[in-house]
Amino acid sequence: MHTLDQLAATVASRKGADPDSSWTAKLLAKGPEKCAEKFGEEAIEAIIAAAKNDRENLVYEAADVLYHLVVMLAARDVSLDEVLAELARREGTSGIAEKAARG
Ligand SMILES: N=c1c2ncn([C@@H]3O[C@H](COP(=O)(O)OP(=O)(O)OP(=O)(O)O)[C@@H](O)[C@H]3O)c2ncn1[C@@H]1O[C@H](COP(=O)(O)O)[C@@H](O)[C@H]1O
Repeated sequence: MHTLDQLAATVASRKGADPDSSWTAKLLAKGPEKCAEKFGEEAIEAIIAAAKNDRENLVYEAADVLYHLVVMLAARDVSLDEVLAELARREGTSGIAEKAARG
């Protein structure tokens, strides 16, 4: 199983789990808004690492971003598969062509 799929399955399994034994359960229990806020914080940390060209930290923060993205999606009952299907739909369409089609 792909690491991201495995992570999404683990995160889904944490819904309703004991917040004292699972960080994910603790985060989900705080609600979708808090999960979204946390994702934003982690994204900013990744942005700073990228802007500073801090390669090691960028890898670390990018992993945090992916984890918190999966948690934010789970908090709103959006599956990773739905997001991957949207990406697959876009495959082969250049962003330039897509933007031009939007007029
Ligand atoms: N990938 C992660 C993952 N990435 C980050 N984190 C946690 O997210 C938290 C980040 O929150 P904070 O930014 O507040 O913590 P911090 O970075 O120490 O704080 P600052 O100094 O940045 O303010 C940390 O406690 C990290 O341990 C994660 N917690 C869990 N996972 C995955 O989720 C699975 C299930 O985890 P549990 O739900 O805890 O069992 C794990 O097996 C992992 O695969």
